[in-house]
Amino acid sequence: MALAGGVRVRARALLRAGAQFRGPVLGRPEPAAGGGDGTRRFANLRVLVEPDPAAGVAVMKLKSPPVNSLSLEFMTEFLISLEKLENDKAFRGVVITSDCPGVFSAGLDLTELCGQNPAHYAEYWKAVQELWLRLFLSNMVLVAAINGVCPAGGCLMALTCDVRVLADNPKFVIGLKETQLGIVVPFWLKDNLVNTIGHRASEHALQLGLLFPPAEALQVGIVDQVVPEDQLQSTALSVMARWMAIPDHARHLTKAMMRKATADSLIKHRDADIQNFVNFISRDSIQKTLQVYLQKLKQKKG
Ligand SMILES: CCCCC/C=C\C/C=C\CCC/C=C/C(=O)SCCNC(=O)CCNC(=O)[C@H](O)C(C)(C)COP(=O)(O)OP(=O)(O)OC[C@H]1O[C@@H](n2cnc3c(N)ncnc32)[C@H](O)[C@@H]1OP(=O)(O)O
Repeated sequence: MALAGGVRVRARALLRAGAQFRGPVLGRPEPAAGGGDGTRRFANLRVLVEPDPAAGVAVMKLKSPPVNSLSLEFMTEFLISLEKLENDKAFRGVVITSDCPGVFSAGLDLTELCGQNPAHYAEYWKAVQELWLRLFLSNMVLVAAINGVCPAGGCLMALTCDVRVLADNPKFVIGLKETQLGIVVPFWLKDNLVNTIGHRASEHALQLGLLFPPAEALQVGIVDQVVPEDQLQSTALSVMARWMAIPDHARHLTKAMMRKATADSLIKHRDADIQNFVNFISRDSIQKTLQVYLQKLKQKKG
């Protein structure tokens, strides 16, 4: 699946601004530091990719501090890196994890949703849709190694993966807390959750805006495994090895068959979903709520 129009334009703009990228220009992997070991580590500003071509696996580390919020730049860079791996036959699986201590992702970047114009909100929401579609429909095996708090849009990313492994730390909660913020999750994210934990559990989780700590997350099935923090990466890689043992063609056709209807319902109603979001986020009352919420987040430290 290729990048959608708006995101592709932004991706091109990012690539044109090649000076922004630390390390190699994307598409031209460089040898890892120390070199000569056959690995092709590459990075853009906000995503670090550690490839292991011999295993057919890459680890993507989200590194957009402080909290890996889903800014337009972050989502664009993430999708460029993902596409690069998808286009390289050496890679069949990706582990997604965070490089920001204690936070997998704080979800939507609220500064993108505050005080901007409708065209910006439309571009932003299109990028969120694109992120979800690209991950949800990826041919590769995706394993989320969740090493931090994972609310809302962070949970959106994790839910697209084939497997979720969560580090056992009571602070590392995961879930869709949107109703607690006075917002409703989009239907396609609701469908993704229902496919994962079932209808009844989703009703509770979504209406109450539940954030599950590890034991409860495992019990409800929003994650597949909970492991000690120091075993997260090794567990994710061994889960990956099991999935990689299945012939790719059969596995990804099966994945597509399982996920097609859910993805299609967004693809068919994409523009209406964007319009809905723009109307919602542009309301004065929502803008005020957002400002107050952002202010509270900032004051937390003081
Ligand atoms: C309130 C209205 C919401 C409006 C959304 C509207 C429509 C959306 C409709 C449907 C979408 C559904 C799908 C997804 C929804 C979302 O993702 S909404 C975002 C939900 N996320 C959150 O509420 C998380 C908020 N953040 C936190 O709770 C904490 O930051 C933390 C992730 C637990 C980490 O805590 P800690 O390590 O203590 O870090 P700080 O709180 O000190 O934060 C550090 C700085 O980062 C800024 N920040 C935090 N989260 C965000 C964010 N999501 N977007 C932008 N910026 C964020 C925070 O303000 C700090 O900034 P300063 O260093 O003070 O400048």
